[in-house]
Amino acid sequence: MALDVGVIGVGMIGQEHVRRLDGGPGGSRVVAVADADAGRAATVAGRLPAAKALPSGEDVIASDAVDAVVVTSWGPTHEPYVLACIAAGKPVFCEKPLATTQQACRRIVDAEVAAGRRLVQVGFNRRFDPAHRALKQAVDDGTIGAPLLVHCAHRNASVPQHYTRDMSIADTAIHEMDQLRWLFGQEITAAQVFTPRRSSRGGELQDPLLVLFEMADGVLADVEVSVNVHYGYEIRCEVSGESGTVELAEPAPVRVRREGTVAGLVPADWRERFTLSYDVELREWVDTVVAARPPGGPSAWDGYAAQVVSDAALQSLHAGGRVAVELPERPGLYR
Ligand SMILES: NC(=O)c1ccc[n+]([C@@H]2O[C@H](COP(=O)([O-])OP(=O)(O)OC[C@H]3O[C@@H](n4cnc5c(N)ncnc54)[C@H](O)[C@@H]3O)[C@@H](O)[C@H]2O)c1
Ligand SMILES: O[C@H]1[C@H](O)[C@@H](O)[C@H](O)[C@@H](O)[C@H]1O
Repeated sequence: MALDVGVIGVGMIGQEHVRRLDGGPGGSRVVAVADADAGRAATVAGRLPAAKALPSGEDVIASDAVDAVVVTSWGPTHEPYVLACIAAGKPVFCEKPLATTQQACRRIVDAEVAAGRRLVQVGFNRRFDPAHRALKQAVDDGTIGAPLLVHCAHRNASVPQHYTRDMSIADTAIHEMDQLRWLFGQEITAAQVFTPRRSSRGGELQDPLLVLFEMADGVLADVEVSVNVHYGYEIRCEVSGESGTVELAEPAPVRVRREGTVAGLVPADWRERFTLSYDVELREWVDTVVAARPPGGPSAWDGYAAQVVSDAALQSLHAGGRVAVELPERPGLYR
């Protein structure tokens, strides 16, 4: 059975996902798109054999032609679209962040719990990246003994004009918040943001910044967030354990030794670094929707839990100090 998908927000990642979903291996096609920029929606629809550009995201969700929805508009616009999908009983894949405050994420969780079934998957794509999966496997199978410390770096070559100071936490470091919860199967219990000397390339941004996370079992994780490094896109993670360490390897497929130098390519951006993860993420999502199973990827609860941590880190960025994180009890739907 083909899955007919509607896509709301067809900017950078929206167009990436459209390319994968239209005629994808799982038997999906894109039948409707919408964007606040109507011209962009028309251009994207015009390139697809079965898609129409509709006036609004609400029209996409309400369309009888649409079986499932992908939300790839800006973070602050996610909540109403995801709530409307739940109300319409349509599966929805929502890019991270699920919403930009914990209250908004909680409203989504509550709506899904009231609906009594899982309809939402959140785009925390690292869970589908082969290197991150291998890292988790090594932690889970005890290769390095009990984990003690984690060192991460999240570096963007540059960020768009609309990127704000808070987005270093709420749009960028939120990946690590989900990654740490997933990697260790436990919650983050506190966050503290440190603000080093600012890069002259970062304008008004606090760039770089360092976040220290405390995990429930005492593991400490430090995360560097730099969003104007210019040399490329780089994601690092090393877990240090009682009997060894495990880290993500260099993503370059080859290394060249020549004239006294060693060189390998650094990915330009997230599209290049995480292309395989998006392939797997969307293929598995389509498969579960077609099979009418609950989504197997990050849930609305995961989106909410990461957002609670993000809010704590933002509080630390604004006011300084260590901020404790407390999650309410996880509803039965997500256990
Ligand atoms: N998982 C990842 O690795 C990853 C990578 C990139 C972006 N993202 C996330 O995807 C989302 C989009 O990011 P992007 O980089 O593609 O941004 P973008 O600015 O390139 O695209 C966003 C699009 O949404 C449209 N839009 C804005 N408000 C809208 C609304 N109310 N209704 C319909 N369309 C609207 C904009 O016109 C634009 O075309 C963000 O939440 C971002 O955090 C995730
Ligand atoms: O939306 C993007 C995306 O999530 C990337 O994976 C991340 O590296 C960027 O910092 C963020 O702005």
